[in-house]
Amino acid sequence: MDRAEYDVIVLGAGAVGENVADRAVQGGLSAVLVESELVGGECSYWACMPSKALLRPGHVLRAARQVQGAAQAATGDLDVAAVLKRRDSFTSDWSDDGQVGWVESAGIGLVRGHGRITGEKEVTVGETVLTARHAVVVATGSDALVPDIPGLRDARPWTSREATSAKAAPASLAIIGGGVVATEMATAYASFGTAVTLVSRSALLGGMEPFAGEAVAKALRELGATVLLDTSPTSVRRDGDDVVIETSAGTTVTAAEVLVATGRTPRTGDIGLDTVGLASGRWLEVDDTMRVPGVDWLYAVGDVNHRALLTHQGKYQARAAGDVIAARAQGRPVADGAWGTHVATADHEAVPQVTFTDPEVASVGLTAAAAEAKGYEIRVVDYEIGNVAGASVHADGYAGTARMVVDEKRRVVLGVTFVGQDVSELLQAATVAVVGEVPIDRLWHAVPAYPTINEIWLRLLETYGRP
Ligand SMILES: Cc1cc2nc3c(=O)[nH]c(=O)nc-3n(C[C@H](O)[C@H](O)[C@H](O)COP(=O)(O)OP(=O)(O)OC[C@H]3O[C@@H](n4cnc5c(N)ncnc54)[C@H](O)[C@@H]3O)c2cc1C
Ligand SMILES: NC(=O)c1ccc[n+]([C@@H]2O[C@H](COP(=O)([O-])OP(=O)(O)OC[C@H]3O[C@@H](n4cnc5c(N)ncnc54)[C@H](O)[C@@H]3O)[C@@H](O)[C@H]2O)c1
Repeated sequence: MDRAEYDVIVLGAGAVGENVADRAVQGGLSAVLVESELVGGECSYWACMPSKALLRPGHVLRAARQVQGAAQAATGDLDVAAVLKRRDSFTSDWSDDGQVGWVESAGIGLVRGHGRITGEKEVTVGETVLTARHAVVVATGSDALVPDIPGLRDARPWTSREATSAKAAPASLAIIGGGVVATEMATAYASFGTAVTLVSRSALLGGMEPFAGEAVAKALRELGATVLLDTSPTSVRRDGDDVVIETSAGTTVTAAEVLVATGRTPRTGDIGLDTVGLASGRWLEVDDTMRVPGVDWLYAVGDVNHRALLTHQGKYQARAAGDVIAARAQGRPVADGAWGTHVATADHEAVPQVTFTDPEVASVGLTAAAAEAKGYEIRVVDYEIGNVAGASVHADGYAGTARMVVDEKRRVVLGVTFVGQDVSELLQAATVAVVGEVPIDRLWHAVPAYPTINEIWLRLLETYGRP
């Protein structure tokens, strides 16, 4: 057995694990990453980056077609082979050499292999036993969840991994699920000319403002996809080259491939959690400094703690965790009050997210329903983005909706949702307003430039009323 000792051991070198290790090293500690697949994790190779690369060309082509003058020039279809080739450049052809180089340059150690906690502050990777002087951080992420639908597993379904790394677009694709992965991949593949059938047991994009899912369903149908709502698959089987799905509506969907996009499951099944008295296969509960209650040297960061399954939010948690581990190790003060350096307060009510469908859905904070459920006294302000001068110049017949949810007691913004073309770039202003708890009366002094789509802020304020 080889032995090595570090201040911090990070299990999982996804974007989140990399950031914990980096902050710990910048805080004066030594750190090692343990990685069983590719350094960079899901986001780099099978999630954020390849999926956005698959989506972008369709967005650009449709945007051109929505502007008279440019539309006349944008007459062809997507070159799918070129789209896939560009996608491959973002995944570095599934090589992690570049990220390994960064790990080395950041002064972080790397051990390849499957790591398991084997005792107090101890992780074993094959023949190597690593000991942590201060902390072990679990950043092992999540896997696609394949639900217990009869026949589904045997039908060799695609998960998000196959959908984002496909070498060709299938002639037809059935998609089970109505969340973010389902709607983004339906948009991408419908843009490629694949006959997409999306089977969702509820409305699309549950948990977001209802008008978001409605707009995305409408747009997917206009792209040529079949969208079956309130429909559950009851069985799935392979029949020759096809997959056949029977549904609760009594209908049958036949396609060349089936993509399962029904959420995630934590990668905690085989990481030795039982050795510290924790249940395997469950999401890891943490406090706001990302520490696991009851085990003062164990932290869980990113997807695996189930607070917000998003790369940017996991990296935010990682900055807090890496810094707090260093502070605790060195006996420095810990800022763990709300909005302190060492906590991820924004996870609770200020998470930004963009769904890169067409129209895009950009949201931060609480929806109207979530705010009401939490007992806030709210006022909801809606405005059609197409009525903003900047939007009408941006695209002919621009269609989109904005909603601002205001806490009437404090007169601050609790949540904002934008649905429309290119609204993702409007989101950071909304995030600043929510996180900063900027009073509505002060927002009147944040003047949006004319004629940009940002003038939606002025329209929302006018609809709310002058102070
Ligand atoms: C299709 C898709 C698109 C997405 N798009 C976006 C997006 O646009 N924006 C966004 O913010 N989020 C997006 N997400 C979510 C995002 O991918 C995740 O939130 C993010 O990857 C989580 O990072 P992580 O570091 O926690 O986990 P991961 O990226 O999963 O990294 C965990 C790492 O740990 C390793 N590992 C696991 N167990 C062990 C072990 N026992 N020993 C050693 N190593 C181990 C794994 O190999 C992996 O490299 C998307 C997700 C999907 C599925
Ligand atoms: N752009 C982005 O930021 C982005 C993109 C993709 C994924 N993600 C993240 O990845 C995570 C996973 O995405 P996802 O789309 O897989 O999950 P999700 O939670 O967004 O959606 C899951 C969908 O599957 C359905 N479902 C669940 N169990 C089912 C069952 N047994 N039968 C039929 N339908 C079922 C749900 O009703 C829902 O529509 C999300 O939390 C998301 O935040 C983010």
